Amino acid sequence: MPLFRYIVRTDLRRLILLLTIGSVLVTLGNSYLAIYNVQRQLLMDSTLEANQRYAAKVAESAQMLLTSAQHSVAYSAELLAHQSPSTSPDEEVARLVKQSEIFNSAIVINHKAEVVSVFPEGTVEKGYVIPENTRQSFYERKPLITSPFHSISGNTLISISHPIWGEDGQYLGYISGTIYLNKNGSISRLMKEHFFTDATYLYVVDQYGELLFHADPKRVGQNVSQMPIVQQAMSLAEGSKEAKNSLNINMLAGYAPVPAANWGVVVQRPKELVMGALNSQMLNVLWRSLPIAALTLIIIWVMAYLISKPLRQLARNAGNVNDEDVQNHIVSIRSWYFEASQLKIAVLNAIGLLNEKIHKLDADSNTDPLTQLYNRRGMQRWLDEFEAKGQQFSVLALDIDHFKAVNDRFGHDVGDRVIQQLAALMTEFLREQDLACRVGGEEFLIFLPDTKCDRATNIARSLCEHVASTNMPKVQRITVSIGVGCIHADVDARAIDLAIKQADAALYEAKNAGRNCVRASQCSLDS
Ligand SMILES: Nc1nc2c(ncn2[C@@H]2O[C@H](COP(=O)(O)OP(=O)(O)OP(=O)(O)O)[C@@H](O)[C@H]2O)c(=O)[nH]1
Repeated sequence: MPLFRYIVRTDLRRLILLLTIGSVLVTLGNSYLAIYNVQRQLLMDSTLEANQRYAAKVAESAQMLLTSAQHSVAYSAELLAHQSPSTSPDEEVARLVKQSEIFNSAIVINHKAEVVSVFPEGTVEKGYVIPENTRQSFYERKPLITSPFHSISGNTLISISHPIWGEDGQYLGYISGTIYLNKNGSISRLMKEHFFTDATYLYVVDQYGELLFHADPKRVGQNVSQMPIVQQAMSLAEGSKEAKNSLNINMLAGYAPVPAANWGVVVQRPKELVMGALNSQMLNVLWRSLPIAALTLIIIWVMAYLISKPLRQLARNAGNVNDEDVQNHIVSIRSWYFEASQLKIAVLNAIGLLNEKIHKLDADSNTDPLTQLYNRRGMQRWLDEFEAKGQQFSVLALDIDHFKAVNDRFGHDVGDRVIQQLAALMTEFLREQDLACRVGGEEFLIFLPDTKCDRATNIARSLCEHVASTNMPKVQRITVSIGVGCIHADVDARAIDLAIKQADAALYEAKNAGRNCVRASQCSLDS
């Protein structure tokens, strides 16, 4: 849950980062997967094809070797059949072995299955009757490449034989050349030429699935016909296939036939090795793409920062509308794209309107609606400021004489207009720094900053005369009485209160003195 909340409550920059980095990673991952799959298929196909080609090449070489061996044996059989005086069986078997370098030994068997000649000598005695299990060539009486068998001398070998027919068509026996499979025979030599440096290896099976050649010589002669890939090779077809070997390891195998002997050549490579190469390739791709990926992520981070910055600043400032500098802060925000710029304008407008409203409300709450002079609340703010600044001042308490009579005679509306007119007159008459406040129905307090008592009394007299000489709507003339109070020492709340009370007291005196006159306070804080 905390992680979920963190994601949901995250800011714009994190959201942009999450979104873009997520997209980049998904795209990258997908690309890697696609590349991996394509490469894997390519690598497998090319390995299968390469192994098939190798198998075909080796099979072709074996085919050539066996064909050549069959020709050699057929030629010798021809010579022996014609009983050429210059050709004895002993010489012929020796020639067959020495000349072609294909055979390890050669032997001539007569029609009684007795050894007539053998080379190298001593392998078997002349006159020796070959055992039943090695009489395939003897009985079949046709050119033959035998299956592997064990000779009496303990070798695993194949025999390539050709029958010898007399001129009258009589069967005289056969001549055969043998090739050892488990020793340094011509087949082994041929196969070893195709050894691989890696774990790829080849083997040759005959039509019964018996191993004729294998990288591990001990396995020669083993029957592996149950293996699926061997069964393919035994079918004398050419192709490739993914299959398990005898150790249950997955192999990519290619196979091809040797038609002359019904053999199959199989070349195979462990799949794991191929995939290992692919994995290191993919790792390489990953390493090489890392700098660009890192650069992309940094660019995304910077862009996310730049995109979210103006909005973040706007949001932060929008939460601080009470801050005096908030508008300046918002103006300084670099809104470099359309949406941010529109939002900035909207926020500025909204804050402007809000301030306007607040100012209006503030002014309304401090102003008397009839006269637009300060009311008691507005006056108090100024007095607090005077106190804070230690501002010296004199104060005039002003009251309209016999105002009740005005109301009674002309009505309340006219009374209101008289009050308004008097306020306008006072504002016009007073200096800019002076402060006029309406503190009661027809009572006013006027504050004269930096004005001594004498000067204030003179100003009050002038004002009194000015009012008395001014025409008022309907009423024509009114008079006012004014009391003057002053501050004589330090300005504090008590001194201010006392000055106002002095002015009130002086006003009372003025009223008692017959009105339309000014009285200054006789007492002071010092006295
Ligand atoms: N038209 C109008 N009359 C007001 C207003 N506020 C107070 N008054 C009236 O002002 C009159 C004040 O009368 P008083 O305070 O008795 O004294 P006065 O008649 O002015 O006589 P002195 O002050 O003694 O000269 C009352 O009749 C109030 O009704 C106002 O806002 N408008």
